[in-house]
Amino acid sequence: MMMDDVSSLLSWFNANGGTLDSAVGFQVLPGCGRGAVALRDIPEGHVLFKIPREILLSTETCKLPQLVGLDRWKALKMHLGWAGLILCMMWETAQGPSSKWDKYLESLPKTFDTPMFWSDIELDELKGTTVVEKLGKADAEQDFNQKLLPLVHSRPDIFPPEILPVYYTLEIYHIMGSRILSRSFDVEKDDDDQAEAEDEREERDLEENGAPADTSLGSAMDVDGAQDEEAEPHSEAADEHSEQEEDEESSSVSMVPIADMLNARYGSENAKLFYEKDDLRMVSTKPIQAGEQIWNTYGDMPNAELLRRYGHVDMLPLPPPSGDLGNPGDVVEISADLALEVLHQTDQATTRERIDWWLEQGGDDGVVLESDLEIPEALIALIRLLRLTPAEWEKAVEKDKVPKPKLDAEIIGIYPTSLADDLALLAADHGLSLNKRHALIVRIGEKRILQMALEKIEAQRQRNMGGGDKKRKMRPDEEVGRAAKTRRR
Ligand SMILES: C[S@@+](CC[C@H](N)C(=O)[O-])C[C@H]1O[C@@H](n2cnc3c(N)ncnc32)[C@H](O)[C@@H]1O
Repeated sequence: MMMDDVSSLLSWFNANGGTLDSAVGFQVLPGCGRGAVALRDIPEGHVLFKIPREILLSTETCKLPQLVGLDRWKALKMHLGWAGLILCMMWETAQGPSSKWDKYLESLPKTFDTPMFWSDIELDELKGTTVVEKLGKADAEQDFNQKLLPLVHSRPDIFPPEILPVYYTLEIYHIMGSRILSRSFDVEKDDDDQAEAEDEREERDLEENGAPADTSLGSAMDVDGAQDEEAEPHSEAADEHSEQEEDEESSSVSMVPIADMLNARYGSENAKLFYEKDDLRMVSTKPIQAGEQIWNTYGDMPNAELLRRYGHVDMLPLPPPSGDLGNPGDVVEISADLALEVLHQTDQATTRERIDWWLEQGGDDGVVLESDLEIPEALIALIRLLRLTPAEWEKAVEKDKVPKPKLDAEIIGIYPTSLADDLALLAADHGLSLNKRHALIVRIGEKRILQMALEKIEAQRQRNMGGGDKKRKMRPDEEVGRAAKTRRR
């Protein structure tokens, strides 16, 4: 069934001017769904396939916005965020075989393993991570009700009322949103100014890197923008409110047939999408041996982000000394609010004042711990700020000076289970459901980083103590740090 989809998709692709190199094949790959493989050895810099710009599906190529009228489209803010593209995809689907993208849309997944579709009980398994708060389900629902439905109901000539329950439901809105989240690209517009800017940039890139610029900057298949992406994650509706609105207008979130058939794994990228004036090209960025999978990159994201956007997690051998399996790109996000909770701040007004001051000074409302275990300066500064006595606080504001860093054991308590419990559960694997297993792997990755960070700090503290005043009495907060290793929740 799945591969039937691919053969009719490929016939459609060829019929619409796409070209696929004979070295590239598509297969169902264990645990990855469909993916591309090298049928023979492929050298670096080889064009694997070319996609004409006309078959990209976006609000630029779909006729719907013009049909509705661009003024009305914009008045309803359909040009911002993903609501416009979602409606285009719904409308094209409703056109059936008369849509240019009929075969493409038919080939796209209708079910997802992403937490957007999990039950509340399953979502509980992600407690402690930031996955659930980033889902944006309520925002998406609001867009559906406030942007899409008013438009659809006001134009029965374009959206016949009798087919609304078939093609224009909230459930389908979420499915289209998930297709965009896991498969779209940000493709720059092909107008003259843009083309000029592209030419200039291409020249620069050629000079600097010996290669043209890649186009996979954004939505699902992100490369260079990975860091920015993390800071401003895409969700079905979050884009609506993001500061990227202007960027989203100058580039166009597009569904790119065939390019979206490539899977990705941490550090495995061997192909990338590049743009030319008339087409997009998937090009090998490394030699690929016959039989090897052709991997794009999604930006080497942490498992929490992979799960939220794509519904899978990466499990690779971690660098020494760990040696366990996990995702080397994992991070732990610690919000300022969480710091408040775990630091047992009782005087909320004082705390709020300090956080506001922190934000005024240009501080972020959260920090990210990475697997290199470097404790971020921002975390150190923030925690110290929150722990100051009123007198120290006054002094700090006056002198702009903060005390020593301390990441204490309480933070790991945000997860309902211990790392040891989770590792045992995963090892036993007594019929774990896919979602539960994925949640477990996300939690383990984050807790492993926290645990190792705590151990590192503890070791540092021991060293500091060993150096001088060995008999110095520990402060209460240091006692908590010591308890970290045995703490179980
Ligand atoms: C851009 S599509 C790639 C093509 C997709 N496998 C298909 O069958 O159409 C992204 C989706 O592929 C799957 N995927 C990609 N990389 C994966 C990996 N390393 N492990 C498991 N699934 C993966 C996930 O379901 C993800 O949402």
